[in-house]
Amino acid sequence: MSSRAAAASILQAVLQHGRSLSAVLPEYQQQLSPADRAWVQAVCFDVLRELPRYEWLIKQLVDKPLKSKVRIIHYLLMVGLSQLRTLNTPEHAALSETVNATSRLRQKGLKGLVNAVLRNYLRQREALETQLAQQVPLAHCFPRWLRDRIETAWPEQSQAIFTASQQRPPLWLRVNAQAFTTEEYLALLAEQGIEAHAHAQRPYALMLEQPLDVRTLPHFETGAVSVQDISAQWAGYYLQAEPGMLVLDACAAPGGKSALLLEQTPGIELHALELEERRIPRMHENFARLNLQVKVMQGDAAQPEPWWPGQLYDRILLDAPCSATGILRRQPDIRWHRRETDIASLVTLQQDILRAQWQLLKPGGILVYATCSILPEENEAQIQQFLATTPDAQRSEPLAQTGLQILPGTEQSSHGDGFYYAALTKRDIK
Ligand SMILES: C[S@@+](CC[C@H](N)C(=O)[O-])C[C@H]1O[C@@H](n2cnc3c(N)ncnc32)[C@H](O)[C@@H]1O
Repeated sequence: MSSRAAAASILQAVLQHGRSLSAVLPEYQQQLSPADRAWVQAVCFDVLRELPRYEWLIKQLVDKPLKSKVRIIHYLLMVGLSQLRTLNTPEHAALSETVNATSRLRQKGLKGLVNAVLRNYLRQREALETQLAQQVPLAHCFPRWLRDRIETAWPEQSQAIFTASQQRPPLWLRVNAQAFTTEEYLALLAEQGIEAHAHAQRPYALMLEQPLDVRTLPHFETGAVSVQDISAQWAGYYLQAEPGMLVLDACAAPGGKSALLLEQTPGIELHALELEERRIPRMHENFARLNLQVKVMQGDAAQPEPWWPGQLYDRILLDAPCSATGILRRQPDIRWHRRETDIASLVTLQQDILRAQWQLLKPGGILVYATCSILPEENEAQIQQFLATTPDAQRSEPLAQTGLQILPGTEQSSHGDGFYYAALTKRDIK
Protein backbone atom coordinates (compact mmCIF):
# COMPACT_ATOMS: atom_id res chain seq x y z
CA MET A 1 0.00 0.00 0.00
CA SER A 2 1.28 3.50 -0.78
CA SER A 3 1.74 5.95 2.07
CA ARG A 4 -0.90 8.32 0.60
CA ALA A 5 -3.48 5.53 0.30
CA ALA A 6 -2.64 4.37 3.84
CA ALA A 7 -3.08 7.87 5.28
CA ALA A 8 -6.46 8.27 3.54
CA SER A 9 -7.62 4.86 4.82
CA ILE A 10 -6.53 5.67 8.38
CA LEU A 11 -8.42 8.98 8.30
CA GLN A 12 -11.51 7.22 7.01
CA ALA A 13 -11.32 4.58 9.78
CA VAL A 14 -10.96 7.28 12.45
CA LEU A 15 -13.40 9.88 11.17
CA GLN A 16 -16.05 7.82 9.42
CA HIS A 17 -15.92 4.58 11.37
CA GLY A 18 -15.15 6.12 14.77
CA ARG A 19 -12.02 4.06 15.48
CA SER A 20 -9.22 5.41 17.63
CA LEU A 21 -6.08 6.66 15.89
CA SER A 22 -3.83 4.84 18.34
CA ALA A 23 -5.42 1.53 17.29
CA VAL A 24 -5.61 2.12 13.53
CA LEU A 25 -2.25 3.81 12.92
CA PRO A 26 -0.06 0.80 13.89
CA GLU A 27 -2.18 -1.57 11.78
CA TYR A 28 -1.32 0.38 8.63
CA GLN A 29 2.17 1.36 9.71
CA GLN A 30 3.16 -2.33 9.89
CA GLN A 31 2.84 -2.48 6.13
CA LEU A 32 5.10 0.53 5.50
CA SER A 33 8.82 1.36 5.56
CA PRO A 34 10.11 3.23 8.66
CA ALA A 35 10.31 6.52 6.74
CA ASP A 36 6.76 6.12 5.43
CA ARG A 37 5.50 5.29 8.92
CA ALA A 38 6.66 8.64 10.27
CA TRP A 39 5.29 10.41 7.20
CA VAL A 40 1.84 8.84 7.52
CA GLN A 41 1.71 9.76 11.19
CA ALA A 42 2.64 13.37 10.43
CA VAL A 43 -0.12 13.67 7.82
CA CYS A 44 -2.79 12.08 10.00
CA PHE A 45 -1.87 14.25 12.99
CA ASP A 46 -1.96 17.39 10.86
CA VAL A 47 -5.35 16.63 9.30
CA LEU A 48 -6.96 15.63 12.61
CA ARG A 49 -5.65 18.71 14.40
CA GLU A 50 -6.97 21.04 11.72
CA LEU A 51 -9.94 19.01 10.53
CA PRO A 52 -12.44 21.90 10.27
CA ARG A 53 -9.91 23.77 8.12
CA TYR A 54 -9.55 20.84 5.74
CA GLU A 55 -13.34 20.45 5.57
CA TRP A 56 -13.67 24.13 4.75
CA LEU A 57 -11.04 23.99 2.01
CA ILE A 58 -12.64 20.96 0.38
CA LYS A 59 -16.01 22.69 0.45
CA GLN A 60 -14.50 25.57 -1.50
CA LEU A 61 -12.71 23.33 -3.99
CA VAL A 62 -15.19 20.52 -4.72
CA ASP A 63 -18.49 21.39 -6.40
CA LYS A 64 -20.60 18.57 -4.95
CA PRO A 65 -19.80 16.56 -1.81
CA LEU A 66 -18.42 13.11 -2.69
CA LYS A 67 -20.97 10.30 -2.35
CA SER A 68 -20.52 7.87 0.53
CA LYS A 69 -19.30 5.06 -1.79
CA VAL A 70 -16.32 7.17 -2.83
CA ARG A 71 -15.86 8.92 0.51
CA ILE A 72 -12.29 7.63 0.71
CA ILE A 73 -11.39 10.24 -1.92
CA HIS A 74 -12.59 12.99 0.44
CA TYR A 75 -9.90 11.81 2.87
CA LEU A 76 -7.34 11.45 0.10
CA LEU A 77 -7.94 15.10 -0.80
CA MET A 78 -7.13 16.03 2.80
CA VAL A 79 -3.91 14.01 2.52
CA GLY A 80 -3.04 15.85 -0.70
CA LEU A 81 -3.78 19.26 0.81
CA SER A 82 -1.82 18.47 3.97
CA GLN A 83 1.29 17.84 1.86
CA LEU A 84 0.90 21.22 0.18
CA ARG A 85 -0.06 23.18 3.32
CA THR A 86 2.00 21.67 6.12
CA LEU A 87 4.46 19.01 5.10
CA ASN A 88 6.31 21.02 2.48
CA THR A 89 6.26 18.11 0.04
CA PRO A 90 7.51 19.26 -3.38
CA GLU A 91 4.41 20.17 -5.40
CA HIS A 92 5.00 17.76 -8.28
CA ALA A 93 5.47 14.82 -5.88
CA ALA A 94 2.43 15.76 -3.80
CA LEU A 95 0.29 15.95 -6.93
CA SER A 96 1.49 12.90 -8.82
CA GLU A 97 1.66 10.58 -5.78
CA THR A 98 -1.76 11.62 -4.52
CA VAL A 99 -3.30 11.20 -7.97
CA ASN A 100 -1.66 7.74 -8.23
CA ALA A 101 -3.12 6.76 -4.85
CA THR A 102 -6.58 7.26 -6.38
CA SER A 103 -6.04 4.06 -8.42
CA ARG A 104 -4.59 2.23 -5.41
CA LEU A 105 -7.83 3.00 -3.63
CA ARG A 106 -9.71 1.56 -6.63
CA GLN A 107 -11.19 4.90 -7.66
CA LYS A 108 -9.34 5.42 -10.92
CA GLY A 109 -12.31 7.32 -12.32
CA LEU A 110 -11.69 10.12 -9.82
CA LYS A 111 -8.07 10.79 -10.80
CA GLY A 112 -9.10 13.86 -12.74
CA LEU A 113 -11.02 15.26 -9.81
CA VAL A 114 -8.12 14.80 -7.38
CA ASN A 115 -5.72 16.39 -9.83
CA ALA A 116 -8.06 19.33 -10.48
CA VAL A 117 -8.74 20.00 -6.77
CA LEU A 118 -5.07 20.05 -5.80
CA ARG A 119 -4.11 22.23 -8.78
CA ASN A 120 -6.96 24.55 -7.98
CA TYR A 121 -5.72 24.89 -4.41
CA LEU A 122 -2.23 25.76 -5.65
CA ARG A 123 -3.60 28.39 -8.03
CA GLN A 124 -5.69 30.11 -5.33
CA ARG A 125 -3.54 29.26 -2.35
CA GLU A 126 -2.93 32.74 -1.01
CA ALA A 127 -6.51 33.93 -1.23
CA LEU A 128 -7.85 30.69 0.20
CA GLU A 129 -5.47 30.68 3.14
CA THR A 130 -6.28 34.31 3.98
CA GLN A 131 -9.99 33.58 3.95
CA LEU A 132 -9.47 30.35 5.86
CA ALA A 133 -7.70 32.12 8.71
CA GLN A 134 -10.76 34.36 9.14
CA GLN A 135 -13.45 31.75 8.57
CA VAL A 136 -11.92 28.98 10.67
CA PRO A 137 -9.85 30.53 13.48
CA LEU A 138 -7.64 28.40 15.72
CA ALA A 139 -10.33 27.88 18.37
CA HIS A 140 -12.59 26.31 15.73
CA CYS A 141 -10.15 23.40 15.44
CA PHE A 142 -11.82 22.11 18.63
CA PRO A 143 -15.44 21.01 18.90
CA ARG A 144 -17.79 23.73 20.08
CA TRP A 145 -18.61 22.20 23.46
CA LEU A 146 -14.92 21.71 24.33
CA ARG A 147 -13.91 25.16 23.13
CA ASP A 148 -16.68 26.69 25.27
CA ARG A 149 -15.64 24.75 28.36
CA ILE A 150 -11.98 25.71 27.95
CA GLU A 151 -12.79 29.37 27.31
CA THR A 152 -15.13 29.49 30.32
CA ALA A 153 -12.71 27.77 32.68
CA TRP A 154 -9.55 29.52 31.49
CA PRO A 155 -10.50 32.82 29.81
CA GLU A 156 -6.97 34.22 30.05
CA GLN A 157 -5.09 31.10 29.04
CA SER A 158 -7.46 29.61 26.46
CA GLN A 159 -5.56 30.90 23.41
CA ALA A 160 -2.28 29.54 24.79
CA ILE A 161 -4.00 26.21 25.48
CA PHE A 162 -5.41 26.02 21.95
CA THR A 163 -2.05 26.90 20.41
CA ALA A 164 -0.14 24.35 22.51
CA SER A 165 -2.73 21.67 21.76
CA GLN A 166 -1.90 21.96 18.04
CA GLN A 167 1.84 21.55 18.44
CA ARG A 168 4.12 18.57 18.38
CA PRO A 169 5.22 17.78 21.95
CA PRO A 170 8.92 17.84 22.83
CA LEU A 171 10.48 14.56 23.94
CA TRP A 172 10.97 14.37 27.71
CA LEU A 173 12.93 11.53 29.28
CA ARG A 174 13.16 10.21 32.80
CA VAL A 175 16.65 9.05 33.73
CA ASN A 176 16.54 5.85 35.77
CA ALA A 177 17.80 6.98 39.17
CA GLN A 178 19.03 3.43 39.84
CA ALA A 179 21.28 3.47 36.77
CA PHE A 180 22.70 6.98 36.22
CA THR A 181 22.74 10.46 37.59
CA THR A 182 21.29 13.04 35.26
CA GLU A 183 24.76 14.55 34.75
CA GLU A 184 26.19 11.15 33.78
CA TYR A 185 23.41 10.55 31.30
CA LEU A 186 23.70 14.06 29.84
CA ALA A 187 27.40 13.30 29.25
CA LEU A 188 26.52 10.05 27.43
CA LEU A 189 24.07 11.94 25.24
CA ALA A 190 26.66 14.63 24.52
CA GLU A 191 29.14 11.93 23.38
CA GLN A 192 26.58 10.92 20.77
CA GLY A 193 25.98 14.52 19.77
CA ILE A 194 22.45 14.52 21.25
CA GLU A 195 21.48 17.86 22.77
CA ALA A 196 19.36 17.82 25.90
CA HIS A 197 18.79 19.82 29.03
CA ALA A 198 17.70 19.02 32.56
CA HIS A 199 14.60 20.40 34.26
CA ALA A 200 15.33 22.84 37.07
CA GLN A 201 12.97 21.21 39.59
CA ARG A 202 12.56 17.56 38.60
CA PRO A 203 16.01 16.06 39.08
CA TYR A 204 15.72 13.12 36.65
CA ALA A 205 13.86 14.88 33.82
CA LEU A 206 15.62 15.70 30.55
CA MET A 207 14.22 17.35 27.45
CA LEU A 208 15.78 16.47 24.10
CA GLU A 209 16.31 19.33 21.68
CA GLN A 210 15.32 17.16 18.70
CA PRO A 211 12.95 14.21 18.63
CA LEU A 212 14.58 10.87 17.78
CA ASP A 213 13.98 7.15 17.87
CA VAL A 214 14.37 6.43 21.59
CA ARG A 215 15.65 2.91 20.93
CA THR A 216 18.86 4.55 19.72
CA LEU A 217 19.47 6.31 23.05
CA PRO A 218 22.44 5.07 25.13
CA HIS A 219 21.48 1.98 27.19
CA PHE A 220 17.79 2.37 26.42
CA GLU A 221 17.26 -1.40 26.08
CA THR A 222 18.73 -2.00 29.52
CA GLY A 223 16.52 0.56 31.19
CA ALA A 224 18.69 3.68 31.51
CA VAL A 225 15.87 6.00 30.48
CA SER A 226 12.15 6.06 29.76
CA VAL A 227 9.96 8.43 27.82
CA GLN A 228 7.76 10.42 30.20
CA ASP A 229 6.28 13.86 29.87
CA ILE A 230 7.53 16.38 32.42
CA SER A 231 4.05 16.93 33.89
CA ALA A 232 3.81 13.22 34.76
CA GLN A 233 7.18 13.38 36.50
CA TRP A 234 5.73 15.29 39.48
CA ALA A 235 3.77 12.25 40.70
CA GLY A 236 6.47 10.96 43.07
CA TYR A 237 7.16 14.39 44.52
CA TYR A 238 3.56 14.77 45.69
CA LEU A 239 3.14 11.16 46.82
CA GLN A 240 6.13 11.39 49.22
CA ALA A 241 6.57 7.64 49.57
CA GLU A 242 9.39 6.35 51.78
CA PRO A 243 11.31 3.07 51.79
CA GLY A 244 9.37 0.31 53.50
CA MET A 245 5.96 1.73 52.60
CA LEU A 246 3.21 -0.23 50.88
CA VAL A 247 2.12 1.75 47.82
CA LEU A 248 -0.73 1.24 45.35
CA ASP A 249 -0.80 2.62 41.82
CA ALA A 250 -4.54 2.25 41.30
CA CYS A 251 -4.82 2.95 37.56
CA ALA A 252 -1.43 1.86 36.42
CA ALA A 253 -1.07 0.89 32.74
CA PRO A 254 1.29 1.25 30.98
CA GLY A 255 3.20 1.68 34.22
CA GLY A 256 5.07 4.95 33.68
CA LYS A 257 4.34 6.38 37.12
CA SER A 258 4.82 3.02 38.87
CA ALA A 259 8.28 2.88 37.35
CA LEU A 260 9.08 6.43 38.43
CA LEU A 261 8.03 5.63 42.02
CA LEU A 262 10.24 2.54 42.22
CA GLU A 263 13.25 4.12 40.54
CA GLN A 264 13.14 7.18 42.76
CA THR A 265 12.13 5.47 46.03
CA PRO A 266 13.64 2.00 46.00
CA GLY A 267 12.54 -0.03 48.99
CA ILE A 268 8.82 0.61 48.64
CA GLU A 269 6.56 -2.35 48.01
CA LEU A 270 4.49 -1.49 44.96
CA HIS A 271 1.17 -2.89 43.82
CA ALA A 272 0.01 -1.83 40.35
CA LEU A 273 -3.65 -2.28 39.46
CA GLU A 274 -5.15 -2.06 35.99
CA LEU A 275 -8.69 -2.70 34.81
CA GLU A 276 -8.00 -3.59 31.21
CA GLU A 277 -6.44 -6.98 30.69
CA ARG A 278 -5.11 -6.05 27.23
CA ARG A 279 -3.04 -3.23 28.74
CA ILE A 280 -1.24 -5.47 31.21
CA PRO A 281 1.40 -7.10 28.96
CA ARG A 282 2.89 -3.64 28.23
CA MET A 283 3.27 -3.09 31.97
CA HIS A 284 5.21 -6.34 32.35
CA GLU A 285 7.42 -5.40 29.38
CA ASN A 286 8.17 -1.98 30.84
CA PHE A 287 8.95 -3.32 34.32
CA ALA A 288 11.15 -6.07 32.84
CA ARG A 289 13.18 -3.58 30.77
CA LEU A 290 13.71 -1.46 33.89
CA ASN A 291 14.33 -4.51 36.09
CA LEU A 292 11.65 -3.48 38.61
CA GLN A 293 9.74 -5.75 40.96
CA VAL A 294 6.03 -4.88 40.97
CA LYS A 295 2.99 -6.88 41.98
CA VAL A 296 0.71 -6.39 38.97
CA MET A 297 -3.01 -6.96 39.57
CA GLN A 298 -5.99 -6.88 37.23
CA GLY A 299 -9.16 -5.41 38.65
CA ASP A 300 -11.52 -2.49 39.05
CA ALA A 301 -10.30 0.29 41.33
CA ALA A 302 -13.91 1.15 42.14
CA GLN A 303 -14.62 -2.43 43.36
CA PRO A 304 -11.67 -3.55 45.50
CA GLU A 305 -13.09 -6.74 46.97
CA PRO A 306 -11.98 -9.21 44.28
CA TRP A 307 -8.38 -8.03 44.06
CA TRP A 308 -7.46 -6.23 47.30
CA PRO A 309 -4.86 -8.30 49.20
CA GLY A 310 -6.18 -7.02 52.55
CA GLN A 311 -3.54 -4.57 53.86
CA LEU A 312 -4.20 -0.84 53.99
CA TYR A 313 -1.84 1.26 51.86
CA ASP A 314 0.53 3.97 53.12
CA ARG A 315 0.32 5.72 49.78
CA ILE A 316 -2.11 5.53 46.87
CA LEU A 317 -1.57 7.11 43.48
CA LEU A 318 -4.86 7.52 41.65
CA ASP A 319 -4.06 8.53 38.07
CA ALA A 320 -7.69 8.48 37.10
CA PRO A 321 -9.31 7.76 33.74
CA CYS A 322 -10.25 11.20 32.36
CA SER A 323 -11.17 13.28 29.34
CA ALA A 324 -7.49 13.53 28.31
CA THR A 325 -8.08 17.19 27.45
CA GLY A 326 -4.57 18.00 28.68
CA ILE A 327 -2.99 15.80 26.02
CA LEU A 328 -4.92 16.79 22.90
CA ARG A 329 -1.60 17.37 21.10
CA ARG A 330 -0.68 13.69 21.56
CA GLN A 331 -4.07 12.27 20.60
CA PRO A 332 -5.50 14.59 17.97
CA ASP A 333 -8.54 12.37 17.31
CA ILE A 334 -9.82 12.47 20.91
CA ARG A 335 -11.52 15.83 20.45
CA TRP A 336 -13.63 14.40 17.59
CA HIS A 337 -14.57 11.19 19.39
CA ARG A 338 -15.45 12.60 22.79
CA ARG A 339 -18.98 13.78 23.46
CA GLU A 340 -19.89 16.43 25.99
CA THR A 341 -22.01 13.88 27.85
CA ASP A 342 -18.87 11.77 28.42
CA ILE A 343 -17.60 14.35 30.91
CA ALA A 344 -20.40 13.81 33.43
CA SER A 345 -19.90 10.01 33.21
CA LEU A 346 -16.17 10.41 33.75
CA VAL A 347 -16.73 12.64 36.78
CA THR A 348 -18.99 9.98 38.32
CA LEU A 349 -16.48 7.21 37.55
CA GLN A 350 -13.63 9.25 39.10
CA GLN A 351 -15.75 9.88 42.19
CA ASP A 352 -16.57 6.18 42.57
CA ILE A 353 -12.91 5.21 42.24
CA LEU A 354 -11.80 7.94 44.65
CA ARG A 355 -14.31 6.86 47.32
CA ALA A 356 -13.39 3.19 47.00
CA GLN A 357 -9.66 3.94 47.13
CA TRP A 358 -10.07 6.12 50.21
CA GLN A 359 -11.23 3.05 52.11
CA LEU A 360 -7.91 1.34 51.31
CA LEU A 361 -5.74 4.17 52.69
CA LYS A 362 -4.17 3.94 56.16
CA PRO A 363 -4.96 6.72 58.64
CA GLY A 364 -2.11 9.19 58.20
CA GLY A 365 -1.56 7.96 54.64
CA ILE A 366 -1.50 10.12 51.51
CA LEU A 367 -3.53 9.71 48.34
CA VAL A 368 -2.52 11.64 45.24
CA TYR A 369 -5.32 12.20 42.75
CA ALA A 370 -4.08 13.02 39.24
CA THR A 371 -5.57 13.45 35.76
CA CYS A 372 -4.36 14.61 32.37
CA SER A 373 -7.46 16.79 32.13
CA ILE A 374 -7.78 20.56 32.13
CA LEU A 375 -11.50 20.62 32.96
CA PRO A 376 -12.19 21.83 36.54
CA GLU A 377 -15.09 19.41 37.06
CA GLU A 378 -12.70 16.46 36.81
CA ASN A 379 -10.10 18.18 38.94
CA GLU A 380 -10.41 20.92 41.52
CA ALA A 381 -14.22 20.76 41.68
CA GLN A 382 -14.04 16.97 42.02
CA ILE A 383 -11.66 17.27 44.97
CA GLN A 384 -13.67 20.04 46.64
CA GLN A 385 -16.75 17.86 46.43
CA PHE A 386 -14.84 14.92 47.91
CA LEU A 387 -13.45 17.02 50.77
CA ALA A 388 -16.89 18.43 51.54
CA THR A 389 -18.34 14.94 51.93
CA THR A 390 -15.41 13.04 53.49
CA PRO A 391 -14.79 14.06 57.13
CA ASP A 392 -11.44 12.30 57.48
CA ALA A 393 -9.95 13.81 54.29
CA GLN A 394 -7.83 16.95 54.18
CA ARG A 395 -5.35 18.44 51.78
CA SER A 396 -1.73 17.57 52.28
CA GLU A 397 1.55 19.53 51.90
CA PRO A 398 2.87 20.82 49.53
CA LEU A 399 -0.60 21.15 47.98
CA ALA A 400 -2.26 22.22 51.21
CA GLN A 401 -4.26 25.13 49.77
CA THR A 402 -5.39 23.88 46.42
CA GLY A 403 -4.56 21.29 43.77
CA LEU A 404 -2.03 22.03 41.05
CA GLN A 405 -3.54 22.59 37.62
CA ILE A 406 -0.92 22.55 34.88
CA LEU A 407 -2.20 24.18 31.70
CA PRO A 408 -0.51 23.43 28.36
CA GLY A 409 1.15 26.41 26.72
CA THR A 410 1.68 28.31 29.97
CA GLU A 411 5.13 28.96 31.39
CA GLN A 412 4.46 26.81 34.45
CA SER A 413 4.00 23.75 32.17
CA SER A 414 7.64 23.68 30.88
CA HIS A 415 6.24 22.59 27.48
CA GLY A 416 4.57 19.68 29.29
CA ASP A 417 1.09 18.22 29.06
CA GLY A 418 -1.97 19.58 30.80
CA PHE A 419 -2.23 17.84 34.15
CA TYR A 420 -3.78 18.07 37.60
CA TYR A 421 -2.57 16.93 41.02
CA ALA A 422 -4.22 16.97 44.42
CA ALA A 423 -2.65 15.47 47.55
CA LEU A 424 -4.98 14.30 50.33
CA THR A 425 -4.17 12.91 53.72
CA LYS A 426 -6.38 10.76 55.94
CA ARG A 427 -6.92 12.07 59.43
CA ASP A 428 -7.28 9.65 62.29
CA ILE A 429 -10.60 10.87 63.72
CA LYS A 430 -11.38 7.98 66.07
C1 LIG B 1 -4.26 7.81 32.83
S1 LIG B 1 -4.08 6.10 32.53
C2 LIG B 1 -2.80 5.66 33.63
C3 LIG B 1 -1.40 5.97 33.19
C4 LIG B 1 -0.37 5.40 34.14
N1 LIG B 1 -0.57 5.80 35.50
C5 LIG B 1 1.05 5.76 33.73
O1 LIG B 1 1.59 6.74 34.25
O2 LIG B 1 1.62 5.06 32.89
C6 LIG B 1 -5.47 5.44 33.31
C7 LIG B 1 -5.51 3.93 33.34
O3 LIG B 1 -6.58 3.54 34.20
C8 LIG B 1 -7.19 2.39 33.67
N2 LIG B 1 -8.52 2.31 34.29
C9 LIG B 1 -9.68 2.87 33.86
N3 LIG B 1 -10.68 2.58 34.72
C10 LIG B 1 -10.13 1.84 35.71
C11 LIG B 1 -10.66 1.21 36.88
N4 LIG B 1 -11.95 1.32 37.18
N5 LIG B 1 -9.83 0.51 37.66
C12 LIG B 1 -8.50 0.40 37.36
N6 LIG B 1 -7.95 0.95 36.26
C13 LIG B 1 -8.76 1.66 35.45
C14 LIG B 1 -7.17 2.64 32.18
O4 LIG B 1 -7.34 1.43 31.46
C15 LIG B 1 -5.80 3.27 32.00
O5 LIG B 1 -4.84 2.30 31.74
